[in-house]
Formats: sequence, structure tokens, C-alpha cells
Amino acid sequence: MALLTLAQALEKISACLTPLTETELVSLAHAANRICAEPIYSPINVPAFDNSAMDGYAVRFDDLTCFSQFDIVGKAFAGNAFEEDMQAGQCVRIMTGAKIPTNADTVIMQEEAVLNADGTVSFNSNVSVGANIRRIGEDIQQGELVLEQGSKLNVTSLPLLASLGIAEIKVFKPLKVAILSTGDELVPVGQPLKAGQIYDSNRFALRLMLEKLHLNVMDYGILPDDPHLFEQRFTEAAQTADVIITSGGVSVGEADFTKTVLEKLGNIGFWKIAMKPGKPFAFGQIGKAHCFGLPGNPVSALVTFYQLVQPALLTLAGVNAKKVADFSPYLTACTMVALKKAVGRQDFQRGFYRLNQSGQLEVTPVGAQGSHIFSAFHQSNCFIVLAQEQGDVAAGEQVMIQPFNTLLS
Ligand SMILES: Nc1nc2c(c(=O)[nH]1)N[C@H]1C(S)=C(S)[C@@H](COP(=O)(O)OP(=O)(O)OC[C@H]3O[C@@H](n4cnc5c(N)ncnc54)[C@H](O)[C@@H]3O)O[C@H]1N2
Ligand code: MOO
Repeated sequence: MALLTLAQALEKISACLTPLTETELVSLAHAANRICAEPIYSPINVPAFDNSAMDGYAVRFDDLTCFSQFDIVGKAFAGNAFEEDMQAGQCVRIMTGAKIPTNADTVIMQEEAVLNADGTVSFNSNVSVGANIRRIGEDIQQGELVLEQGSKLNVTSLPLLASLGIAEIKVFKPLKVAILSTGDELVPVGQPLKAGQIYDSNRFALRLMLEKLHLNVMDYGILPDDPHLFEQRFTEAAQTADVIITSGGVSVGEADFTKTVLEKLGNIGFWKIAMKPGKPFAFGQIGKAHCFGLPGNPVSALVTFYQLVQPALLTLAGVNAKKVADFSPYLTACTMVALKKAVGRQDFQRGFYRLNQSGQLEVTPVGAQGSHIFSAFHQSNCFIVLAQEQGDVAAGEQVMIQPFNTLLS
């Protein structure tokens, strides 16, 4: 049977996902990186009142044709308004941000004004009516939608909410994600290696990526290649976690138990995808927990997490669908060298792209492309994405690239 394409796999996963609904109220100061669980409408106008955009003088525009000298009858500061009415031929010294006096309609900036010896002021300017006034509601109107449900709260959205006086916000509770590595050969970082053993770097990578996504990580450690232990640990994890992510043991070897145990304890949605790296990837459920079985090869584990698990976690965590669809957009770039590509699987080569002196994007693959060769990853800044039916690519051809999003930077 033909393997699923990445797009088909993403569709199958997406069809099984129901975003979390549990919410909590948090103060704005503790809301960074959380997902907003309600649409936010502005309780006020911004600006809340007409105010001056410049340090200068507030005048009645029509007076400019009748008077050459104006009496300065008061001062208006930001936070300290001039509350009286201005009469004909009068003006008010005004500072940036100060409320416009009731019957003034124009502000002339200080640089256009000349102070006369008798204490009056004259203006050189040809201003138009309404000049230098920031209007009430010009930025945001009371009742306007300022933030969609499912937006990530960050350094641009949170100050916006602060400017509206919003002190608390309803956010989705973070997903609980269990991680575990499988394989008799694995040793935790920090312990000496014996012959035939390797360090468990995948669990470390998974933890880092989940922390970047601000999810709750439940670390189930290393699982030896024993199907009974697999059953035990998977069952335990499925009781508390919303999502279980494993690495290794998902291929066809005699010690590859992930898929069979997943089938036994729950159900398997699909297994194997026409992508490279990342062919042996399993998706299914145990009880309410969604399970992602990533391949053991470190590059394959990271690539499948990025391409398949990341969007699923964003959806489950409550991020809105438009933002999930856009989680890692594609660009095109000219490849500087020929690329080896076998027909049959969509390829995600690791590459480095940059803007050249003519303003064109160019890309070069980084290092060897084997799925066990992790060292090239940290010198890369994008995937070079080659279509399933594409063969070798000649130097100078345009290829699709996918710049790494914040997950890998
Ligand atoms: N006969 C076949 N053999 C393999 C196939 C196949 O289709 N037919 N697929 C190959 C591909 S492609 C991949 S990818 C791997 C994936 O296999 P598994 O998911 O079963 O992974 P393991 O066999 O457990 O491990 C593969 C490799 O990765 C190392 N590893 C495992 N876990 C970790 C970890 N936590 N940290 C660092 N490195 C890890 C492990 O020692 C192996 O070297 O299967 C191919 N075989
Ligand atoms: O699918 Mo594997 O990840 O090519 O080595």
C-alpha cells in the first residue's frame, strides 16, 4: 500500500484533535506565552480623549486668519488638562499627550512659534485645521475586537491589553505531555557509557521543544525494549497526560514495540509516512491521550516533531486554526549546489539560507543528510523541502525552503 503523504498524515491527525477547553484566569504579568481563551473587546477608546501629538500651542483654527499675535492663557500637560474655554485671540501652551482644551481645534508645533517680547506668541505655520491632534478612538474603538481567541500572549499583545486596563485574562490550561525514550542502548546524559550504549539525546530535544511551546512536560524516562514495560508505562502515562510522545522502537526491528503496544492498548490511526527523514512514524490514541511514536534516529525524531507533532500540539493547546496553518511558512530560494534526491518520499534536508547581494534568497544544504547525523542541524536555519516525486535537483534551480520557526532557533 502507498505510504501516506505528509499532507494526508496531517489531515488524519487534525481530524482526531479536539482542543482543550479547560481555562484559568491569570494576571497579565503571568500570562506571557499562554493562549488566550476568549476574544478580547476593548473596554475603552484609545486614545481615550483628543490629545496633542506635539509640544506646541493649541489654537482655534479660525483665529489664525484674524490674529497675528496670541495671548497665552494657560498650560496643558499630559495628565494635567487646561479646563477653561479659550476666547478669540487666545492660545494654550500644550505638551505632547495633553488633552486638547475644549474649544481648541488645532495644535501648532513649538518650532513654528515665535515668542514676542510682550509675552504673546506668533505663528509662522500654514497648518490645516485639526493638525497635530490625536483623535479619540483613532487607535482602538471601544467595543472593537483587539485579540482573537487562540492568540498567543506575547510582548506585542500583552502591552496592548495593559493599555486597555485589562488586568486579568482567561487562558487555556497548558497541555500535559508525557515523553519517553525507548531502547536498551540508551543512557541518560551524565552517566558513563558502556560498549554499545548511546546517550538519550531525543528525550532532551523533546523536553526543550515542549518547554519552548510552554507545555507541561511529564518525563517518563527511558523504557527498555520489553513489551510488558511498554504496556505498563504507556498505560500509566495515558492516565494523566493529554499527549504521549515516544521516540524509537517504531520501525520493523525485533525490539520495535511502540506500534504493537499502541495497537494493543488503544488504536493506531496510521503508521509510516512518505517523508525523509521520518518514515516510521506512528499516530494513535490510548484512552483520551493522543500518541505520537517518533522514529529513534535523532534527525528523524526532530523533523517529525517539527512537521507533525508541533501543529497538533498547537491545535490541542487552543491556538487558533489560522495561526496553526501558518506555523512555519514556505519560501523559495535558489540552491547553490546540486541536491541528491530519490523519488518516492518528500525530503526535508537541512539547509542554510540567506539573502544574497542582489536581494535573492539562496540556500545550501548543510553537512551530510543521514537521519543519524545530528551535528549539521545546529548550523542550519531551514529545511529544504523537496516534493515526493522530485528527483535530483541541479545547482541554480529554485527550491522550496521552510525557515525554522522559534521552535528550533
Ligand atoms: N528493515 C528496516 N529497517 C529500518 C527501516 C525500515 O523501513 N526497514 N526504517 C529505518 C528508518 S527510516 C528509521 S528512521 C529507523 C527508525 O527506527 P525506530 O524508530 O525503530 O528507532 P530505533 O531502531 O529504536 O532507533 C534508531 C536509531 O536511533 C537511535 N536512537 C533511538 N532512540 C534514541 C534516543 N532517545 N536518543 C538518541 N538516539 C536514539 C538508536 O540507537 C538507533 O541508532 O529505522 C530504520 N530501520
Ligand atoms: O525515516 Mo528514517 O528517518 O529516513 O532514517
